[in-house]
Amino acid sequence: MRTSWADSADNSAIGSGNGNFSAHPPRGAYVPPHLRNRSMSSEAPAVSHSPAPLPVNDRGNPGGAAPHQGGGGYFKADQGRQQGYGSGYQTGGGWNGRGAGRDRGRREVNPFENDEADDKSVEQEGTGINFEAYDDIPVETSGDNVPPPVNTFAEIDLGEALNHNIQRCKYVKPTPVQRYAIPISLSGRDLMACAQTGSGKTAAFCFPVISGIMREQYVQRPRVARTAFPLALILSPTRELSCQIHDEAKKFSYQTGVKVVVAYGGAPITQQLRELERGVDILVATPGRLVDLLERARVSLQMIRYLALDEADRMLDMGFEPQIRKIVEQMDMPPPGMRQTLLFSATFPKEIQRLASDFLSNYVFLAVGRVGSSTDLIAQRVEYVLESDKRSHLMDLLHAQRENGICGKQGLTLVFVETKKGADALEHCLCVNGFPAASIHGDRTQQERELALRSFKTGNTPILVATDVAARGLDIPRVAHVVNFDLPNDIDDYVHRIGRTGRAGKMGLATAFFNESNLSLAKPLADLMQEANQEVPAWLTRYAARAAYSGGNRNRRSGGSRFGGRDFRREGSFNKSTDYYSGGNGGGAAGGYGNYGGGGGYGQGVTSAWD
Ligand SMILES: Nc1ncnc2c1ncn2[C@@H]1O[C@H](COP(=O)(O)OP(=O)(O)OP(=O)(O)O)[C@@H](O)[C@H]1O
Repeated sequence: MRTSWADSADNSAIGSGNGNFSAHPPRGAYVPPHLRNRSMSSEAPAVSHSPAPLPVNDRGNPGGAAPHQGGGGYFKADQGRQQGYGSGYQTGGGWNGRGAGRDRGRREVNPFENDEADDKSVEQEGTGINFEAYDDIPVETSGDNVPPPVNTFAEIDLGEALNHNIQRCKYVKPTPVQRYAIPISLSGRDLMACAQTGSGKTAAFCFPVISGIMREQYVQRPRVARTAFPLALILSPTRELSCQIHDEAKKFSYQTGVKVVVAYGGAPITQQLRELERGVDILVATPGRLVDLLERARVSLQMIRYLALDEADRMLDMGFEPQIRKIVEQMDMPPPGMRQTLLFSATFPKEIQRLASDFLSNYVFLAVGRVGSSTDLIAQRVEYVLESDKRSHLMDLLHAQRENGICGKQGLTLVFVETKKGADALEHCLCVNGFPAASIHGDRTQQERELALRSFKTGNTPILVATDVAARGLDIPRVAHVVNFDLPNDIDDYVHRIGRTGRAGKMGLATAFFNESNLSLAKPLADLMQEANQEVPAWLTRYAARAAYSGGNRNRRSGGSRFGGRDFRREGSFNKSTDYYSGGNGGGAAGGYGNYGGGGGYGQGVTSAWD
């Protein structure tokens, strides 16, 4: 039975290539059901590490493009580098003819259709990214032979179809993380990238993956009934974030022939299975649902060329690490060196970097700092509020906001609380007091979660009360105010929470309610605010001094830093003889960054229930 595009592809080359990664599984390794009772070596398809030439079939090349010629071929000739595949791209229908090869009869939905309507209906807040503010952004790269950054999308030959989609997204220039991360990824290197919230990391990992798959024409995939063989896997910690990445990736890959599918928990699996059967190149997933699909043998990872972990530090913390290890190390995914691995987050504690290095091979570490403090986009306020006064204080804020707006404009307000019960109670309290609010947390059904988010995004309920399930990654352009009703225990969680505002060049406001129960956060919070040139109240400085004196600060970011993380390899313990700091590759790396304090243990928030 022909069940998918992947299955329908000619598999004559299976096993005939260099298939050198897949000899036998290590002793005790998990063998997915569809591979049991088979000889691994005879079943393994030809997989070569990108950017080595990949198998092409004999159907010719409808786009007339020169096949990809190996490493270094991604830049245009005027970059003094080998001409890549540029002239061969065609828009519409896919340069590599992939679109015609599967999913026959299904018209590709135009993901930009709604954007045009939104442009007209939603008030445009600001002019988008203020790229001038990025000129003095601190950037550090470390690793061997780091490819240089680019200044424009035109310098990188991503392919015409993808370039067209970049224009449709109205991205005129790459953001700093994109300037560095895209050339590094296109050169085939593994990457650990740390860049501030809202700075365009999604595109930074999606563009090279999509472009790479466009280049890899006609990759032969095994023919195993009802098993999908994606070429790329993007994992994220929450269902909502996976959906958002899927939506973005669909836009970027429109009319490229690259097929993106999402799989996440809490939603009926049958629909997701049907999508997978229709063919998948890029699978965006939450870990729990992916493990389910792998155990049912409905997905195999043996063809994976690209693995991207968004919010990678969260994915490797104690809540998720076992699942991630199972997916990456104990199933049938090619090992590091045989796949390309891209890890992205706004924060990268050293102990997580150490864990993450198991998944990487000769990687580049990229740290893009916050923009110069005078142009920081998020105004941070901290107020001393007793537990018993929090509700009335919040309502006072909301009243004032209703009268005067936030920075003169009406926008959405996201309120973070610690517990699910607390979220329900606060939502109820706000609603009965005349403030239309919704809430989102892990005890809500997926349908309720999606409804709440939609109602918030459209402004029907301009207040969303949330637990940390909404802290990472969500890109909601009109969030003008983030209130930390309950502060988190971990300063990195604070960084991600406030990052829901002030995105992509827009201004935002973050207000935190602080009291005695937040003592451990006093010093890192005061440090963080100071670095961002925010006004630190004298009482907070006193609490910070007290916390430091009593040794109560177990937060990782105990030292100041304009980065959310710095390469742990630069701390003498890792390969002392190598100078990993390349510094001068045009990034304008500024001096004087404070030490990234190793600090105490990593926060133990168990979050695996998120997906
Ligand atoms: N080059 C660009 N030009 C203009 N806008 C961009 C560009 N790149 C990304 N954006 C927009 O910036 C916003 C933030 O991007 P994205 O969600 O990828 O940020 P992020 O770095 O992943 O944030 P977080 O750390 O919170 O997950 C999105 O609305 C995206 O469309």
